[in-house]
Amino acid sequence: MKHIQFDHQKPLDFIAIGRLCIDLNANEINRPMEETSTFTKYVGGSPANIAIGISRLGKKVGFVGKIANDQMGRFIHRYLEKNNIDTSGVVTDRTGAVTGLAFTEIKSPTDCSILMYRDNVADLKLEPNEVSEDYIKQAKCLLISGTALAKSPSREAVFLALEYARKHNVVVVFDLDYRPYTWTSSEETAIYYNLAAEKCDVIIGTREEFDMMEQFEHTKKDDDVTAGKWFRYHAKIVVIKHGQKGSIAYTKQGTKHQGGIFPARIVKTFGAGDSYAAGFIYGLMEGWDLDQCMEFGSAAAAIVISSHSCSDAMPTVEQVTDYIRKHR
Ligand SMILES: Nc1ncnc2c1ncn2[C@@H]1O[C@H](COP(=O)(O)OP(=O)(O)O)[C@@H](O)[C@H]1O
Ligand SMILES: O=C(O)C[C@@H](O)[C@H](O)C(=O)COP(=O)(O)O
Repeated sequence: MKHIQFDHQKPLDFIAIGRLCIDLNANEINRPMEETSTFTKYVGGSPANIAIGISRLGKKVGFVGKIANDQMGRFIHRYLEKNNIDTSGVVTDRTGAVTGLAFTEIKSPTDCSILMYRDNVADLKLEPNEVSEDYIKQAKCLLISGTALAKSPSREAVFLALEYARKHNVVVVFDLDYRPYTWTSSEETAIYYNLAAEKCDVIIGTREEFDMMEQFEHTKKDDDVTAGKWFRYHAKIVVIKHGQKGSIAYTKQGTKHQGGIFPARIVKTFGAGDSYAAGFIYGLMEGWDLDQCMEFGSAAAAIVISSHSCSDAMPTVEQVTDYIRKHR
């Protein structure tokens, strides 16, 4: 049964909108950051990671975002191009804004945290007039990620992209990607997240992220209840992620799918969600059933958490297929 329909006439498979940042991942792992002196630089930012993941899987991908007018911005731009991502929707800031940095601390394979530097970041300066309707309408699928809603003008730019996508039959996927440090209050966060989610076809988030969105509701924090709510709006698929307990996907038609996990030699836990999203969305675009999409996403996640980076470790179709064959 097809749960979601992509318009296969469109020339671009996938566009992500939102942040293009830098990850600085600790080289000396299994210790606190105070004792780490060297880091490796990678392109980062959840939507960037997902776009890179989907491009590695062979899809035609573009990006809409804003980079700083400096060495970091140029590094990101080159990396996207090297990964066959169309950068015609990527604009350069002219106000002196900087690139967001995420320093990652890897205390143990399961105890990881991220220290973000996000003052005056270029990604949140994307203006509505820098989002092209002609560009958005060329894509089969648009990914928005919650962090881009944290501040104006990026917030309005994303809502406009959403409007264009809806107008031109572009499937919209919302990866909740809730990063509290970017927001001023959790109430403000919930209000904008709910407004955006009402317009999306596919919603992917962790249980904790959905809990944040449901803070004004007096319903039980329960996966069935959460999914049911979004099917009363525009959603056709809702995916709720539960870390190492796997994930659960619901469809508007009433089916419910339990996703497991693959064994991993975990280096760090971050990157799981982004690689899972890349694999899952790829599967949807291939027209697979949801169990297969979830299996593919989980295997991609196991590969990425077994590696040092997020973006650079995004696997190819062959790598994921091999992983599934070896570990099923
Ligand atoms: N410890 C783990 N071992 C294997 N797979 C994992 C592990 N943690 C997460 N995953 C995979 O990654 C997916 C997303 O992880 P999760 O932690 O829920 O998302 P996020 O990184 O966004 O918080 C899970 O559904 C699972 O398939
Ligand atoms: O999203 C960011 O700004 C940082 C990411 O690049 C980072 O590596 C990460 O946290 C990945 O997030 P996850 O996939 O949700 O674990």
